[in-house]
Amino acid sequence: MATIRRRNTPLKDAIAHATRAIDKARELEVKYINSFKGRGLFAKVPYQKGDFIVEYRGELISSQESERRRGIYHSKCTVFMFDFCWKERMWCIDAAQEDDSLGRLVNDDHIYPNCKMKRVIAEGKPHLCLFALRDIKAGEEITYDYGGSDWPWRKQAKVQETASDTLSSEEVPQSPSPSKMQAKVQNTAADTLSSEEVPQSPSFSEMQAKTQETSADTLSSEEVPQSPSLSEMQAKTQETSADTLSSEEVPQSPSLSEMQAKTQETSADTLSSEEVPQSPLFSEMQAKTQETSADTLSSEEVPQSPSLFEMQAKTQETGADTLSSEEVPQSPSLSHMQSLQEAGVFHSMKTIKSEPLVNYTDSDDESPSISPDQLKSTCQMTRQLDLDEHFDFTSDPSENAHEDSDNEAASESEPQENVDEDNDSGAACGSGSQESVDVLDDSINGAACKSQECLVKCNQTEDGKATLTDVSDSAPHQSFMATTYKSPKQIGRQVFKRRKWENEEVQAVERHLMHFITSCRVPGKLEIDKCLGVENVALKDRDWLSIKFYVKNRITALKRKAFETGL
Ligand SMILES: C[S@@+](CC[C@H](N)C(=O)[O-])C[C@H]1O[C@@H](n2cnc3c(N)ncnc32)[C@H](O)[C@@H]1O
Repeated sequence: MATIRRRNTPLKDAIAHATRAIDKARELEVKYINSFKGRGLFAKVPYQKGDFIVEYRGELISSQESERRRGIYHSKCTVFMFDFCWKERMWCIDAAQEDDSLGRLVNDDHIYPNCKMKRVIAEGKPHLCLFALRDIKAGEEITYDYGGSDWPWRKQAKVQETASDTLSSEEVPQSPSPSKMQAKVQNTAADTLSSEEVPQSPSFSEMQAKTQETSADTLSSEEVPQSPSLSEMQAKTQETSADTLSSEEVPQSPSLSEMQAKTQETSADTLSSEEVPQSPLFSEMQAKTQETSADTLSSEEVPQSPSLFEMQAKTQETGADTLSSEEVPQSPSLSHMQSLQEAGVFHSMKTIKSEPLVNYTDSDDESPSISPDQLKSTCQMTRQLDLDEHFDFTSDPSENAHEDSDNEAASESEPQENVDEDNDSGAACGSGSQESVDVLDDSINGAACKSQECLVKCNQTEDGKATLTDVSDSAPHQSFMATTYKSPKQIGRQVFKRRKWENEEVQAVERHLMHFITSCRVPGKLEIDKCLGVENVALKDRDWLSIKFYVKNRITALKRKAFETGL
């Protein structure tokens, strides 16, 4: 394939696209992969390592607003929320709204991702952009590591693999599931070949691409269903198969069952644009949200109308922290150093990494230097992205680069922006390399808290009140709790063993108390009781003190992180 000199540095390219809110529509295409993964984004042209691929575009909102929306969104929407740190505060790109943008359709690959998310500052605002971690061939699926460790599809892929290894021939589906194939391919590659020897996991996406090419039903970005229903349906399918919802709980919309039937019929798992259901499941989603949260939110708090638009509009009306361009801190004048220190990124589940932040600048003579960034995600399944960089962005752009088809404007505008590849930022922000998920990662990503022992002493004070002393200083990332909190009279002095926080508990706490964490404030009993009242199902095994200490621990971890990174 002929190569054309790249006109811009990847950074300028990213900035040009981000500021104009455009994608490389001629270089990328959306394809429906299968009912498990839904859609995915595929390269139509080869990319070089370091190239800017696509922006994860959405609505920039504050962490408070993000938290609020998580409280009302269906979990299938919260997966589109990408929390990140910038200027020592948490922000979120909310891409729940189905639109034409391509970045929101990029799937997770935590084993062999070919891209990495970075924060790019353009015209004073942060953007999340994907850059190639390695050369990418035409036909490959674009992927990145969402971070975190317990995304349901990862488990499901494993389960499927295990199950199909152990099931009888009657039980084993005759054609292995894509996830299984993928897992197998990846395992084999990892076991037998070095990273130099094997292109990083293109095999499955190539297989997929091949299948899709031959079956002709590739969807162009224009053809992609405009509603979020597909991923929703897909998620629902997964939920259903995971037996988490009864048939009463999840109304099986005709489109879903049709799609399921269609999926089963279509062994190649490829659907034409007509075949891909266009159905709007937002109403269903919303219905589900309302069902599940009806006992937790008042009618004022939960929009009664079915659309996400309306939910969002409601959000904006109520105040809260959707940012207009004026509202977003304008920081173009910040010095490079400041930007460096202020960088940091998240996607919706928190994980933080501890590498120093390094910015790079957008100038021809200064190739962007990469530094550790951090991406994190909060929420149910929030992405914990790792915005830092270990790959070389500095490859000579003048050599062997393909043409960026949409770049014309890019070279003209040369904003002063930085690409923050960052990590840094502050305490709270950042993630680090995948390999070195640090304490903060665990703490922020409550769901990721492992099972280290961590004790909380419960002491009785003179006035009869109980106080808890965190003796887990060495592991501030560990959440801990008294399994059963007893009154001081009952216990006198007692030591409770920490119990691992379950995902749903973490999510419940975050839904109500995330702003305390991000602002490093420990909530009082009143606030915690409110949370407990609303989340009485998810938090049925927790008491207010355990929640208080959980929050406190998260704060400690953030502070520690800040200290460690010197920010
Ligand atoms: C940001 S969306 C990506 C686009 C999505 N596939 C779609 O069709 O809308 C994230 C959702 O994609 C699906 N997904 C992402 N990565 C996946 C993977 N590696 N395997 C299976 N499903 C995946 C999950 O359902 C997840 O909730």
